[in-house]
Amino acid sequence: MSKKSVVIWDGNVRDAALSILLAVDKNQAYSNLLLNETIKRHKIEAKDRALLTEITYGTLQYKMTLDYYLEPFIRGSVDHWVRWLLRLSLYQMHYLTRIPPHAAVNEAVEIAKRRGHQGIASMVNGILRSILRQGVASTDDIKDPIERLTIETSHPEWLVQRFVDNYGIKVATEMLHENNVPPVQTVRVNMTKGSVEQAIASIEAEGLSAKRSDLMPECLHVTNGQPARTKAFQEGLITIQDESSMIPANVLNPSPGMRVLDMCAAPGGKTTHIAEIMKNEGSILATDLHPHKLDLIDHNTDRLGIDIVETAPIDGRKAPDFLQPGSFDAILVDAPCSGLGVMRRKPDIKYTKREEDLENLQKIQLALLDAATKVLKIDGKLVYSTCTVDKKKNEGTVEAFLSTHPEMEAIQLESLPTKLAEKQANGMLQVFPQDFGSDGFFVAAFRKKGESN
Ligand SMILES: C[S@@+](CC[C@H](N)C(=O)[O-])C[C@H]1O[C@@H](n2cnc3c(N)ncnc32)[C@H](O)[C@@H]1O
Repeated sequence: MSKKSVVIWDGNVRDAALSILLAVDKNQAYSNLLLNETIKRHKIEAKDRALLTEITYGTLQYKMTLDYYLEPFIRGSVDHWVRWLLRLSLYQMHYLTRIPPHAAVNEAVEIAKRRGHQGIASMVNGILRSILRQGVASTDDIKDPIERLTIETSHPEWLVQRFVDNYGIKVATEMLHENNVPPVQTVRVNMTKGSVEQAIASIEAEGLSAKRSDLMPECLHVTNGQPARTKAFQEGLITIQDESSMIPANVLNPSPGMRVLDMCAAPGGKTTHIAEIMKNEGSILATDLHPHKLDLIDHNTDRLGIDIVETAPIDGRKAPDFLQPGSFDAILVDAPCSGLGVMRRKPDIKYTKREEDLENLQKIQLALLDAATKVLKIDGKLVYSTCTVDKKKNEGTVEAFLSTHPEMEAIQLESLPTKLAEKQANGMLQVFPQDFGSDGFFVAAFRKKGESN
Protein backbone atom coordinates (compact mmCIF):
# COMPACT_ATOMS: atom_id res chain seq x y z
CA MET A 1 0.00 0.00 0.00
CA SER A 2 1.33 3.46 -0.81
CA LYS A 3 2.29 5.89 1.93
CA LYS A 4 -0.45 8.24 0.72
CA SER A 5 -3.89 6.88 1.52
CA VAL A 6 -6.23 6.28 -1.41
CA VAL A 7 -9.13 7.22 0.85
CA ILE A 8 -10.02 10.84 1.50
CA TRP A 9 -11.93 11.21 4.75
CA ASP A 10 -14.29 14.15 5.05
CA GLY A 11 -16.74 12.48 7.41
CA ASN A 12 -18.72 10.81 4.59
CA VAL A 13 -18.82 7.10 5.40
CA ARG A 14 -20.37 5.99 2.07
CA ASP A 15 -17.86 7.94 0.02
CA ALA A 16 -14.95 6.46 1.99
CA ALA A 17 -16.44 2.96 1.57
CA LEU A 18 -16.68 3.57 -2.18
CA SER A 19 -13.00 4.62 -2.35
CA ILE A 20 -11.96 1.48 -0.48
CA LEU A 21 -14.06 -0.78 -2.70
CA LEU A 22 -12.64 0.80 -5.86
CA ALA A 23 -9.06 0.38 -4.62
CA VAL A 24 -9.70 -3.25 -3.64
CA ASP A 25 -11.30 -3.93 -7.00
CA LYS A 26 -8.23 -2.56 -8.79
CA ASN A 27 -6.03 -4.83 -6.64
CA GLN A 28 -4.39 -1.77 -5.10
CA ALA A 29 -5.03 -3.07 -1.59
CA TYR A 30 -6.57 -5.83 0.51
CA SER A 31 -9.90 -4.78 2.00
CA ASN A 32 -8.99 -5.60 5.62
CA LEU A 33 -5.66 -3.76 5.45
CA LEU A 34 -7.02 -0.67 3.69
CA LEU A 35 -10.01 -0.48 5.99
CA ASN A 36 -7.81 -0.71 9.09
CA GLU A 37 -5.34 1.78 7.66
CA THR A 38 -8.14 4.26 6.84
CA ILE A 39 -9.67 3.96 10.32
CA LYS A 40 -6.30 4.41 12.00
CA ARG A 41 -5.01 7.20 9.77
CA HIS A 42 -8.15 9.32 10.06
CA LYS A 43 -8.93 8.32 13.66
CA ILE A 44 -12.49 7.47 12.64
CA GLU A 45 -14.84 7.40 15.63
CA ALA A 46 -16.69 4.30 16.82
CA LYS A 47 -20.09 4.94 15.18
CA ASP A 48 -18.66 5.79 11.74
CA ARG A 49 -16.09 3.04 12.08
CA ALA A 50 -18.80 0.41 12.55
CA LEU A 51 -20.84 1.64 9.59
CA LEU A 52 -17.79 1.97 7.33
CA THR A 53 -16.72 -1.57 8.18
CA GLU A 54 -20.21 -2.96 7.70
CA ILE A 55 -20.83 -1.29 4.35
CA THR A 56 -17.39 -2.07 2.93
CA TYR A 57 -17.35 -5.73 3.94
CA GLY A 58 -21.04 -6.28 3.30
CA THR A 59 -20.89 -4.88 -0.24
CA LEU A 60 -17.83 -6.96 -1.00
CA GLN A 61 -19.29 -10.08 0.60
CA TYR A 62 -22.51 -9.83 -1.44
CA LYS A 63 -21.08 -8.40 -4.67
CA MET A 64 -22.45 -11.14 -6.95
CA THR A 65 -25.85 -11.19 -5.22
CA LEU A 66 -26.12 -7.42 -5.56
CA ASP A 67 -25.26 -7.65 -9.27
CA TYR A 68 -28.01 -10.22 -9.72
CA TYR A 69 -30.49 -7.85 -8.05
CA LEU A 70 -29.27 -4.82 -10.01
CA GLU A 71 -29.15 -6.40 -13.46
CA PRO A 72 -32.85 -6.01 -14.45
CA PHE A 73 -32.73 -2.31 -13.55
CA ILE A 74 -29.60 -1.28 -15.45
CA ARG A 75 -30.06 -0.31 -19.09
CA GLY A 76 -26.85 -0.30 -21.13
CA SER A 77 -23.45 0.10 -19.53
CA VAL A 78 -22.58 2.11 -16.44
CA ASP A 79 -19.19 3.40 -15.36
CA HIS A 80 -17.23 1.13 -13.11
CA TRP A 81 -17.40 3.46 -10.08
CA VAL A 82 -21.15 3.96 -10.60
CA ARG A 83 -21.70 0.21 -10.45
CA TRP A 84 -19.84 0.07 -7.11
CA LEU A 85 -21.91 3.01 -5.87
CA LEU A 86 -25.09 1.16 -6.85
CA ARG A 87 -23.86 -2.01 -5.14
CA LEU A 88 -23.02 -0.27 -1.88
CA SER A 89 -26.32 1.64 -1.87
CA LEU A 90 -28.36 -1.46 -2.61
CA TYR A 91 -26.44 -3.31 0.09
CA GLN A 92 -27.67 -0.77 2.65
CA MET A 93 -31.23 -0.82 1.28
CA HIS A 94 -31.50 -4.60 1.22
CA TYR A 95 -29.40 -5.81 4.15
CA LEU A 96 -29.22 -2.99 6.71
CA THR A 97 -32.66 -2.66 8.22
CA ARG A 98 -31.68 0.22 10.50
CA ILE A 99 -30.86 2.52 7.57
CA PRO A 100 -34.00 4.02 5.99
CA PRO A 101 -33.80 3.07 2.28
CA HIS A 102 -34.57 6.66 1.20
CA ALA A 103 -31.55 7.88 3.14
CA ALA A 104 -29.31 5.40 1.27
CA VAL A 105 -30.73 6.63 -2.06
CA ASN A 106 -30.23 10.31 -1.18
CA GLU A 107 -26.64 9.69 -0.10
CA ALA A 108 -25.95 7.81 -3.37
CA VAL A 109 -27.37 10.67 -5.44
CA GLU A 110 -25.17 13.21 -3.65
CA ILE A 111 -22.05 11.08 -4.20
CA ALA A 112 -22.97 10.60 -7.88
CA LYS A 113 -23.30 14.38 -8.29
CA ARG A 114 -19.97 15.04 -6.58
CA ARG A 115 -18.00 12.32 -8.34
CA GLY A 116 -19.78 12.60 -11.70
CA HIS A 117 -22.49 14.98 -12.85
CA GLN A 118 -26.24 15.60 -12.67
CA GLY A 119 -26.95 13.05 -15.46
CA ILE A 120 -25.29 10.21 -13.50
CA ALA A 121 -27.04 11.35 -10.31
CA SER A 122 -30.44 11.13 -12.07
CA MET A 123 -29.64 7.66 -13.40
CA VAL A 124 -28.57 6.43 -9.93
CA ASN A 125 -31.70 7.96 -8.43
CA GLY A 126 -33.88 6.29 -11.10
CA ILE A 127 -32.35 2.83 -10.65
CA LEU A 128 -32.46 2.84 -6.86
CA ARG A 129 -36.00 4.26 -6.66
CA SER A 130 -37.24 1.66 -9.17
CA ILE A 131 -35.77 -1.03 -6.92
CA LEU A 132 -37.53 0.54 -3.94
CA ARG A 133 -40.86 0.38 -5.79
CA GLN A 134 -40.53 -3.03 -7.42
CA GLY A 135 -38.28 -4.97 -5.04
CA VAL A 136 -35.53 -7.37 -6.14
CA ALA A 137 -35.81 -10.75 -7.88
CA SER A 138 -35.85 -13.83 -5.65
CA THR A 139 -32.92 -16.21 -5.93
CA ASP A 140 -35.46 -19.03 -5.41
CA ASP A 141 -36.19 -18.67 -9.13
CA ILE A 142 -32.74 -20.07 -9.95
CA LYS A 143 -33.34 -23.77 -10.52
CA ASP A 144 -29.78 -25.12 -10.56
CA PRO A 145 -28.65 -25.55 -6.91
CA ILE A 146 -24.99 -24.70 -7.57
CA GLU A 147 -25.92 -21.58 -9.51
CA ARG A 148 -28.41 -20.60 -6.82
CA LEU A 149 -25.79 -20.94 -4.06
CA THR A 150 -23.31 -19.05 -6.21
CA ILE A 151 -25.65 -16.06 -6.49
CA GLU A 152 -27.29 -16.30 -3.09
CA THR A 153 -24.00 -16.41 -1.15
CA SER A 154 -21.80 -14.60 -3.70
CA HIS A 155 -19.01 -17.13 -4.13
CA PRO A 156 -17.54 -18.09 -7.53
CA GLU A 157 -19.13 -21.13 -9.09
CA TRP A 158 -15.92 -23.22 -9.11
CA LEU A 159 -15.61 -22.73 -5.36
CA VAL A 160 -19.23 -23.59 -4.63
CA GLN A 161 -18.88 -26.72 -6.76
CA ARG A 162 -15.63 -27.63 -4.99
CA PHE A 163 -17.14 -27.21 -1.51
CA VAL A 164 -20.17 -29.29 -2.53
CA ASP A 165 -17.95 -32.02 -4.04
CA ASN A 166 -15.76 -32.05 -0.92
CA TYR A 167 -18.35 -31.88 1.84
CA GLY A 168 -21.84 -32.39 0.38
CA ILE A 169 -24.54 -29.81 -0.19
CA LYS A 170 -25.63 -29.38 3.46
CA VAL A 171 -22.22 -28.58 4.96
CA ALA A 172 -21.25 -26.51 1.91
CA THR A 173 -24.45 -24.44 2.12
CA GLU A 174 -23.94 -23.73 5.83
CA MET A 175 -20.34 -22.73 5.21
CA LEU A 176 -21.13 -20.48 2.25
CA HIS A 177 -23.71 -18.59 4.32
CA GLU A 178 -21.44 -18.41 7.38
CA ASN A 179 -18.69 -16.86 5.22
CA ASN A 180 -20.86 -13.75 4.93
CA VAL A 181 -21.37 -13.36 8.69
CA PRO A 182 -19.03 -10.81 10.34
CA PRO A 183 -16.49 -12.55 12.60
CA VAL A 184 -16.48 -12.24 16.38
CA GLN A 185 -13.43 -10.43 17.81
CA THR A 186 -11.39 -12.82 19.90
CA VAL A 187 -8.25 -12.41 21.94
CA ARG A 188 -5.84 -14.84 23.54
CA VAL A 189 -4.83 -14.31 27.14
CA ASN A 190 -1.10 -14.45 27.82
CA MET A 191 -1.12 -16.73 30.85
CA THR A 192 2.52 -15.91 31.60
CA LYS A 193 1.40 -12.36 32.44
CA GLY A 194 -1.94 -12.88 34.16
CA SER A 195 -5.12 -14.90 34.45
CA VAL A 196 -8.22 -14.90 32.26
CA GLU A 197 -10.10 -13.12 35.08
CA GLN A 198 -7.47 -10.38 35.21
CA ALA A 199 -7.67 -9.92 31.44
CA ILE A 200 -11.48 -9.65 31.55
CA ALA A 201 -11.31 -7.12 34.39
CA SER A 202 -8.70 -5.03 32.59
CA ILE A 203 -10.60 -5.01 29.28
CA GLU A 204 -13.94 -4.23 30.94
CA ALA A 205 -12.40 -1.39 32.98
CA GLU A 206 -12.00 0.40 29.64
CA GLY A 207 -15.65 0.01 28.67
CA LEU A 208 -15.39 -3.03 26.37
CA SER A 209 -17.18 -6.31 27.05
CA ALA A 210 -15.22 -9.52 27.30
CA LYS A 211 -16.43 -13.02 28.01
CA ARG A 212 -14.78 -16.38 28.23
CA SER A 213 -15.13 -18.58 25.17
CA ASP A 214 -16.69 -21.94 25.85
CA LEU A 215 -14.20 -23.54 23.46
CA MET A 216 -10.55 -22.59 24.12
CA PRO A 217 -9.75 -21.76 27.77
CA GLU A 218 -7.32 -18.95 26.87
CA CYS A 219 -9.79 -17.29 24.48
CA LEU A 220 -12.05 -14.29 25.17
CA HIS A 221 -14.80 -12.92 22.95
CA VAL A 222 -14.63 -9.13 22.93
CA THR A 223 -17.45 -6.87 21.80
CA ASN A 224 -17.96 -3.15 21.32
CA GLY A 225 -14.49 -1.75 20.97
CA GLN A 226 -10.98 -2.17 19.72
CA PRO A 227 -9.04 -4.57 21.97
CA ALA A 228 -5.80 -3.51 20.25
CA ARG A 229 -6.19 -0.10 21.87
CA THR A 230 -6.57 -1.40 25.42
CA LYS A 231 -4.05 -1.33 28.21
CA ALA A 232 -4.32 -5.12 28.40
CA PHE A 233 -3.03 -5.30 24.83
CA GLN A 234 -0.30 -2.70 25.25
CA GLU A 235 0.92 -4.42 28.40
CA GLY A 236 1.05 -7.81 26.72
CA LEU A 237 -1.79 -9.47 28.61
CA ILE A 238 -3.71 -10.22 25.40
CA THR A 239 -3.08 -10.88 21.70
CA ILE A 240 -5.65 -10.47 18.94
CA GLN A 241 -6.12 -13.91 17.44
CA ASP A 242 -8.92 -15.94 15.95
CA GLU A 243 -9.98 -18.84 18.12
CA SER A 244 -9.18 -21.48 15.50
CA SER A 245 -5.64 -20.12 15.27
CA MET A 246 -5.23 -21.07 18.91
CA ILE A 247 -5.53 -24.76 18.04
CA PRO A 248 -2.09 -25.55 16.50
CA ALA A 249 0.06 -24.41 19.45
CA ASN A 250 -2.17 -26.39 21.81
CA VAL A 251 -1.82 -29.49 19.65
CA LEU A 252 1.96 -29.01 19.49
CA ASN A 253 1.85 -28.66 23.29
CA PRO A 254 5.61 -28.29 23.85
CA SER A 255 6.99 -28.60 27.37
CA PRO A 256 9.02 -25.80 28.94
CA GLY A 257 12.69 -26.25 28.08
CA MET A 258 12.15 -27.80 24.65
CA ARG A 259 13.79 -26.67 21.40
CA VAL A 260 11.00 -25.75 18.95
CA LEU A 261 10.92 -24.63 15.31
CA ASP A 262 8.07 -22.50 13.97
CA MET A 263 8.78 -22.72 10.27
CA CYS A 264 6.30 -20.23 8.74
CA ALA A 265 6.12 -17.93 11.69
CA ALA A 266 5.34 -14.33 10.73
CA PRO A 267 3.69 -12.31 12.15
CA GLY A 268 4.19 -14.55 15.18
CA GLY A 269 0.65 -15.24 16.41
CA LYS A 270 1.42 -18.90 16.95
CA THR A 271 5.11 -18.44 17.86
CA THR A 272 4.10 -16.34 20.84
CA HIS A 273 1.34 -18.77 21.76
CA ILE A 274 3.88 -21.62 21.72
CA ALA A 275 6.19 -19.53 23.95
CA GLU A 276 3.33 -18.88 26.38
CA ILE A 277 2.57 -22.61 26.58
CA MET A 278 6.28 -23.21 27.24
CA LYS A 279 6.06 -20.63 30.08
CA ASN A 280 8.79 -18.68 28.31
CA GLU A 281 11.33 -21.45 29.07
CA GLY A 282 13.35 -23.25 26.40
CA SER A 283 14.03 -21.94 22.89
CA ILE A 284 12.04 -21.27 19.74
CA LEU A 285 13.43 -20.58 16.33
CA ALA A 286 10.85 -18.62 14.32
CA THR A 287 11.62 -18.56 10.60
CA ASP A 288 9.85 -17.04 7.62
CA LEU A 289 10.60 -16.69 3.94
CA HIS A 290 10.17 -12.90 4.02
CA PRO A 291 12.85 -11.13 6.09
CA HIS A 292 10.80 -7.93 6.49
CA LYS A 293 8.06 -9.88 8.28
CA LEU A 294 10.42 -10.98 11.05
CA ASP A 295 10.18 -7.52 12.65
CA LEU A 296 6.51 -8.25 13.32
CA ILE A 297 7.50 -11.30 15.35
CA ASP A 298 10.05 -9.27 17.36
CA HIS A 299 7.46 -6.60 17.95
CA ASN A 300 5.01 -9.19 19.31
CA THR A 301 7.53 -10.96 21.54
CA ASP A 302 8.68 -7.61 22.98
CA ARG A 303 5.12 -6.58 23.78
CA LEU A 304 4.31 -9.94 25.37
CA GLY A 305 7.50 -10.09 27.44
CA ILE A 306 8.74 -13.24 25.67
CA ASP A 307 12.49 -13.73 25.40
CA ILE A 308 12.97 -17.31 24.20
CA VAL A 309 12.31 -16.57 20.50
CA GLU A 310 15.05 -16.11 17.95
CA THR A 311 14.10 -15.23 14.35
CA ALA A 312 15.79 -16.04 11.04
CA PRO A 313 14.91 -15.47 7.38
CA ILE A 314 14.85 -19.02 6.04
CA ASP A 315 12.92 -20.58 3.21
CA GLY A 316 11.45 -23.51 5.12
CA ARG A 317 11.96 -25.79 2.13
CA LYS A 318 15.71 -25.30 2.56
CA ALA A 319 15.72 -25.62 6.36
CA PRO A 320 18.04 -28.69 6.33
CA ASP A 321 20.70 -26.56 4.57
CA PHE A 322 20.79 -24.19 7.56
CA LEU A 323 19.63 -26.19 10.56
CA GLN A 324 21.07 -29.31 12.13
CA PRO A 325 19.26 -32.52 11.16
CA GLY A 326 17.22 -34.06 13.96
CA SER A 327 17.69 -31.07 16.27
CA PHE A 328 14.13 -29.95 17.15
CA ASP A 329 11.82 -31.54 19.73
CA ALA A 330 8.72 -30.10 18.09
CA ILE A 331 7.98 -28.27 14.85
CA LEU A 332 5.00 -26.26 13.65
CA VAL A 333 4.43 -25.82 9.93
CA ASP A 334 1.63 -23.26 9.70
CA ALA A 335 1.82 -23.31 5.95
CA PRO A 336 0.99 -20.68 3.35
CA CYS A 337 -2.43 -21.68 2.01
CA SER A 338 -5.41 -20.61 -0.09
CA GLY A 339 -7.15 -19.01 2.92
CA LEU A 340 -10.56 -20.49 2.10
CA GLY A 341 -11.35 -20.59 5.83
CA VAL A 342 -10.91 -16.86 6.38
CA MET A 343 -13.17 -15.37 3.73
CA ARG A 344 -15.29 -13.67 6.40
CA ARG A 345 -12.27 -11.52 7.27
CA LYS A 346 -10.85 -11.29 3.77
CA PRO A 347 -13.76 -11.34 1.32
CA ASP A 348 -11.42 -10.36 -1.54
CA ILE A 349 -10.18 -13.98 -1.49
CA LYS A 350 -13.52 -15.12 -2.95
CA TYR A 351 -12.97 -13.19 -6.14
CA THR A 352 -9.20 -13.30 -6.55
CA LYS A 353 -8.36 -16.92 -5.74
CA ARG A 354 -8.17 -19.28 -8.71
CA GLU A 355 -8.47 -23.04 -8.61
CA GLU A 356 -4.97 -23.54 -10.04
CA ASP A 357 -3.47 -21.55 -7.11
CA LEU A 358 -4.41 -24.47 -4.87
CA GLU A 359 -2.21 -26.86 -6.88
CA ASN A 360 0.89 -24.65 -6.63
CA LEU A 361 0.44 -24.24 -2.90
CA GLN A 362 0.31 -27.97 -2.31
CA LYS A 363 3.79 -28.41 -3.81
CA ILE A 364 5.16 -25.81 -1.37
CA GLN A 365 3.31 -27.36 1.58
CA LEU A 366 4.74 -30.82 0.82
CA ALA A 367 8.26 -29.40 0.46
CA LEU A 368 7.93 -27.64 3.83
CA LEU A 369 6.75 -30.82 5.54
CA ASP A 370 9.58 -32.80 3.97
CA ALA A 371 12.17 -30.30 5.23
CA ALA A 372 10.59 -30.21 8.70
CA THR A 373 10.82 -33.98 8.94
CA LYS A 374 14.57 -33.83 8.37
CA VAL A 375 15.29 -31.37 11.18
CA LEU A 376 12.88 -33.04 13.63
CA LYS A 377 14.27 -35.31 16.35
CA ILE A 378 13.28 -38.96 16.49
CA ASP A 379 10.09 -39.19 18.57
CA GLY A 380 9.58 -35.45 17.94
CA LYS A 381 6.19 -34.00 17.08
CA LEU A 382 5.31 -32.22 13.86
CA VAL A 383 2.11 -30.20 13.59
CA TYR A 384 0.81 -29.03 10.24
CA SER A 385 -1.89 -26.38 9.94
CA THR A 386 -3.65 -24.25 7.33
CA CYS A 387 -6.44 -21.70 7.47
CA THR A 388 -8.21 -23.33 4.57
CA VAL A 389 -11.17 -25.61 4.04
CA ASP A 390 -10.49 -28.03 1.23
CA LYS A 391 -10.52 -31.79 1.60
CA LYS A 392 -8.44 -32.43 -1.49
CA LYS A 393 -5.72 -30.04 -0.40
CA ASN A 394 -5.77 -30.57 3.39
CA GLU A 395 -6.35 -34.28 3.86
CA GLY A 396 -4.81 -34.81 0.40
CA THR A 397 -1.56 -33.13 1.45
CA VAL A 398 -1.37 -35.23 4.61
CA GLU A 399 -1.96 -38.44 2.65
CA ALA A 400 0.66 -37.48 0.05
CA PHE A 401 3.14 -36.61 2.82
CA LEU A 402 2.63 -39.85 4.73
CA SER A 403 2.86 -41.96 1.58
CA THR A 404 6.36 -40.61 0.88
CA HIS A 405 7.55 -40.47 4.53
CA PRO A 406 7.38 -43.93 6.12
CA GLU A 407 9.41 -42.56 9.05
CA MET A 408 6.41 -40.39 10.05
CA GLU A 409 3.10 -41.52 11.56
CA ALA A 410 -0.14 -39.66 12.09
CA ILE A 411 -0.95 -39.24 15.77
CA GLN A 412 -3.96 -38.25 17.84
CA LEU A 413 -4.40 -34.49 18.32
CA GLU A 414 -3.92 -33.87 22.05
CA SER A 415 -4.61 -31.06 24.49
CA LEU A 416 -7.85 -30.02 22.87
CA PRO A 417 -11.23 -29.31 24.43
CA THR A 418 -13.61 -32.25 24.02
CA LYS A 419 -15.76 -30.45 21.45
CA LEU A 420 -12.74 -30.20 19.16
CA ALA A 421 -11.08 -33.48 20.11
CA GLU A 422 -14.16 -35.45 19.08
CA LYS A 423 -14.17 -33.88 15.63
CA GLN A 424 -10.75 -35.28 14.69
CA ALA A 425 -10.23 -38.31 12.51
CA ASN A 426 -6.98 -40.11 11.67
CA GLY A 427 -4.81 -37.45 13.30
CA MET A 428 -6.56 -34.62 11.41
CA LEU A 429 -9.05 -31.95 12.39
CA GLN A 430 -11.04 -29.78 10.01
CA VAL A 431 -12.89 -26.91 11.66
CA PHE A 432 -15.57 -25.25 9.54
CA PRO A 433 -16.50 -21.58 10.10
CA GLN A 434 -20.04 -22.63 11.02
CA ASP A 435 -18.85 -25.05 13.75
CA PHE A 436 -17.92 -22.48 16.38
CA GLY A 437 -18.10 -19.14 14.53
CA SER A 438 -14.29 -19.16 14.25
CA ASP A 439 -12.16 -19.36 11.10
CA GLY A 440 -12.11 -22.47 8.95
CA PHE A 441 -8.95 -24.28 9.99
CA PHE A 442 -7.12 -27.56 9.45
CA VAL A 443 -4.64 -29.22 11.82
CA ALA A 444 -2.76 -32.51 11.60
CA ALA A 445 -0.14 -34.04 13.89
CA PHE A 446 2.66 -36.53 13.25
CA ARG A 447 5.42 -38.29 15.17
CA LYS A 448 8.84 -39.23 13.88
CA LYS A 449 9.13 -42.94 14.45
CA GLY A 450 12.04 -44.67 16.15
CA GLU A 451 13.70 -44.82 19.54
CA SER A 452 14.66 -41.49 21.00
CA ASN A 453 17.99 -41.33 22.80
C1 LIG B 1 -0.26 -18.66 7.45
S1 LIG B 1 1.03 -17.53 7.47
C2 LIG B 1 1.75 -17.82 9.03
C3 LIG B 1 1.05 -17.18 10.18
C4 LIG B 1 1.83 -17.35 11.46
N1 LIG B 1 2.15 -18.72 11.74
C5 LIG B 1 1.07 -16.78 12.66
O1 LIG B 1 0.42 -17.51 13.34
O2 LIG B 1 1.17 -15.56 12.85
C6 LIG B 1 2.18 -18.29 6.43
C7 LIG B 1 3.55 -17.65 6.47
O3 LIG B 1 4.40 -18.48 5.67
C8 LIG B 1 5.38 -17.68 5.10
N2 LIG B 1 6.00 -18.45 4.02
C9 LIG B 1 5.57 -18.62 2.75
N3 LIG B 1 6.40 -19.45 2.09
C10 LIG B 1 7.36 -19.82 2.97
C11 LIG B 1 8.50 -20.65 2.88
N4 LIG B 1 8.82 -21.28 1.75
N5 LIG B 1 9.28 -20.78 3.97
C12 LIG B 1 8.97 -20.16 5.12
N6 LIG B 1 7.91 -19.34 5.25
C13 LIG B 1 7.11 -19.18 4.19
C14 LIG B 1 4.64 -16.43 4.71
O4 LIG B 1 5.52 -15.34 4.59
C15 LIG B 1 3.67 -16.27 5.87
O5 LIG B 1 4.17 -15.37 6.81
